[in-house]
Amino acid sequence: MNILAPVRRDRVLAELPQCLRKEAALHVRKDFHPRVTCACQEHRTGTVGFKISKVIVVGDLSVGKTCLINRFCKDTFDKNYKATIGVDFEMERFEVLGIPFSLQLWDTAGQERFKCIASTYYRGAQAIIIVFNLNAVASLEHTKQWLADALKENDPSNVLLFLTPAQYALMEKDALKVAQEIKAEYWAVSSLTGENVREFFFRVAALTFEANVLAELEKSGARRIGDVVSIDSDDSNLYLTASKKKPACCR
Ligand SMILES: Nc1nc2c(ncn2[C@@H]2O[C@H](COP(=O)(O)OP(=O)(O)OP(=O)(O)O)[C@@H](O)[C@H]2O)c(=O)[nH]1
Repeated sequence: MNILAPVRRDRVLAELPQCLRKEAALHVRKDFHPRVTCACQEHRTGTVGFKISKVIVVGDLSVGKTCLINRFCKDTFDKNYKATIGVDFEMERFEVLGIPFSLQLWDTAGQERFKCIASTYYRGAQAIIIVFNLNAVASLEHTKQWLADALKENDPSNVLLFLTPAQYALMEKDALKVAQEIKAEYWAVSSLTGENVREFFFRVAALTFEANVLAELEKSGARRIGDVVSIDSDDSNLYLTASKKKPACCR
């Protein structure tokens, strides 16, 4: 029995969504990694289609975390502030290169008194979205602390980072600098108008999917006895690959 809702037609990704700013991007490749494309074509993505990947959204109070998630998942915007108490989450189902892929988007509380509840949900994140408000200088300064707290519960080499001002204003230069320092991909979005919100979450889904498929290939490759395992460097990412005979598209 399939208990998951079917993938909505507007959640289908046939191509890799591009980054917003090349100077602060996780990678700038035009297409998915060739091994990922090849694995999807051959339906060699293992458990990726059945897994649910966790994405946590952190940042100061009232910077717009809930609004960002609600704009993408429900296409709504509420101008009245209601503090998140502890955590909340939304499920989003995608289809990436023909493979189903699910993201669980965790909205966490920014208020100090709820932070200890929220932080117990940080573990197991595959992507971290740090939201700040371009109108509030302190919220940008606090991004590094939010990152440090989130990384205490996660393996830093295994998470994708995104830095997102939820409201347009000044200070973009400073924000880009911080994104580069913490190696996060920068996305300016507006939950009020919806600008870049869909593009942003598609990019999060695509890069998380790509990382999952590569990890799955690495696992199955490493399991095969006799395979020669080598390290490939591709842009800023390292991929562990088994160098056994592969179809041309996988090389
Ligand atoms: N103009 C504008 N206002 C926004 C935007 N995003 C959020 N807001 C406003 O900012 C306030 C806080 O938004 P929330 O999404 O509730 O903030 P939060 O980060 O989830 O807050 P906590 O739950 O306390 O951590 C609300 O009054 C929103 O209407 C935006 O893109 N533009």
